[in-house]
Amino acid sequence: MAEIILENIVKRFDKFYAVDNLNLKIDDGSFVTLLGPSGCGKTTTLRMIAGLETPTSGRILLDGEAVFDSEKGINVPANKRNVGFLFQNYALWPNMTVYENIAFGLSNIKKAVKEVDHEYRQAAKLHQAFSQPENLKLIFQESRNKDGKLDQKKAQIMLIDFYEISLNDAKKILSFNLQAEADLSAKAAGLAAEYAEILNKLKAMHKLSGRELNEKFEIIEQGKVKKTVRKLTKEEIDLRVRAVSRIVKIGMFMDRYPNELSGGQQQRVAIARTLAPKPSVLFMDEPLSNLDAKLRLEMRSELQRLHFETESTIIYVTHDQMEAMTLANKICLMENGVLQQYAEPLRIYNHPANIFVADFVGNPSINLVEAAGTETAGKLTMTALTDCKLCFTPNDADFDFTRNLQQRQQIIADKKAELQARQQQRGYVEKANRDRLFRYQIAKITVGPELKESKPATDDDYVLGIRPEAVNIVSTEKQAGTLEAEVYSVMPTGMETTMKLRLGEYLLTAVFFGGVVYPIGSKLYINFKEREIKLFSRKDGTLITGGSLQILV
Ligand SMILES: Nc1ncnc2c1ncn2[C@@H]1O[C@H](COP(=O)(O)OP(=O)(O)OP(=O)(O)O)[C@@H](O)[C@H]1O
Repeated sequence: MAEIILENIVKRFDKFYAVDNLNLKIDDGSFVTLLGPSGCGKTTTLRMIAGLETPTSGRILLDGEAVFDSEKGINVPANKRNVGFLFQNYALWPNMTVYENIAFGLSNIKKAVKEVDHEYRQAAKLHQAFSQPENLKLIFQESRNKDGKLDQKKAQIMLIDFYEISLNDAKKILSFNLQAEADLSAKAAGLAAEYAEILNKLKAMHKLSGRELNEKFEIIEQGKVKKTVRKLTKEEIDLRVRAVSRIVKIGMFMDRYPNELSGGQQQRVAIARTLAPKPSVLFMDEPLSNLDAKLRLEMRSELQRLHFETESTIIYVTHDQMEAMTLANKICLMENGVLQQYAEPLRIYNHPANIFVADFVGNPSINLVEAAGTETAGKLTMTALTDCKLCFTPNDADFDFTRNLQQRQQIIADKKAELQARQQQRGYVEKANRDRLFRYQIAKITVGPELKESKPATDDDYVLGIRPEAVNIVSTEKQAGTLEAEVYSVMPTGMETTMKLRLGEYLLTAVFFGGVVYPIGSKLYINFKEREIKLFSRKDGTLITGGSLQILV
């Protein structure tokens, strides 16, 4: 587990800024997705944190320690950062079994190992198993083949997974041949008593030498867990392999070779292999992109469980916004090397920082409608969608448009000053890939280039962001406070229906729950869900506030 801090990270390839002055704090144990269109700098960011790419300048801290500092000349290599990788093209070794694939990397690791009393651990696990004869009976029952004989392999795997033990421990349990006993419970009770005695003896020995064991059977000496720098033993490797395999549910495939597994199973082996050395940070670069849609969904949910169970910090690169939304605690959305927003998925969806973010996140995409408006008494009277008169009321009754404009102007001025200061610094290189205002698409029925010369936007020019689910179909009859729309296309998927509605030359997308199919060409009357409309500045593209949109005419 680790906290990661990026300070003013720049990665330049000559004059091209792949990552431009990125500042980010990734909390310990969080799951952060790096999201953005192709070429926005996601992979480069991930590789810099991992130590696979050297930033041009800036500082990276891993758990409070600088692993990269351009000023101090610090650059800790990837293999010293205790990080794990899982890339799109995970290559399993074809000549090794699943078990060997996962265990391979563990045999050469030499680091501080928490000392466990394995004799005690095994005795405790056996004591636990023999104290629960009902569970043993069930496991034996489940492991019998058609002729009623015990399938030793199956029983071993079930014991390993159920009691979280090693293969050796499972073999030991099976060596008592309890399944053949007429009175399994009585025999198990006798064994439980024997192991209770062994445990008492071991405990007494520890006490004599001034030691204790914690609940994980780790040895406590002078109030601290005893650690030794050494390689892992065979038993420890086995326990690790079994533990990670349990998480990704591949315990039953241990003896197979990669070519005997499905794509999803191979993927899970790759995940287990990455997890086995217990990296404090796990980097994943589009790890699910090779899988079919159904499997992707399944693996997504497994990755979420995996994060929950391992509590490691996960940084995950994807250009799939659904993946980013569903997996992450926080999304870092980038464009042209520049951070656009870093926030929780629902915050990004409900409070997009700017038009780019609003447009990038959400499927179907948000409707963007240009509007011109003037303020009276905290409300905006607007004209949009050719000649519709609308009124925008901010959700916050105290919202002050003038103050907001000043704040936005200040932010722009501060950014400009910051850039100018950077430009004054020695060695500054002019950015070739210039940042431009995001050119959003207004959905219209006419296709082809916009012929009308658009005037530069003023402070009275806005863009309304209307999520498809914020479009209400009110009725098929004209009603006050609604807009007339014509059904342009209807796409029912069963659970929900997506419709394109034509309003003059504009098209609005609407999504609603259920499968009512309106005939194409029919007239509908719509309004907009209260409090769900986003108001953006057309001049600088930033979010001004959220509010409600009332239809006046
Ligand atoms: N070695 C290099 N030399 C020059 N430009 C590079 C180099 N490596 C990356 N870039 C450029 O840096 C930008 C960011 O690349 P990066 O791989 O981080 O993008 P990405 O967001 O991960 O994209 P994708 O989703 O397509 O993988 C791209 O425009 C890329 O062309």
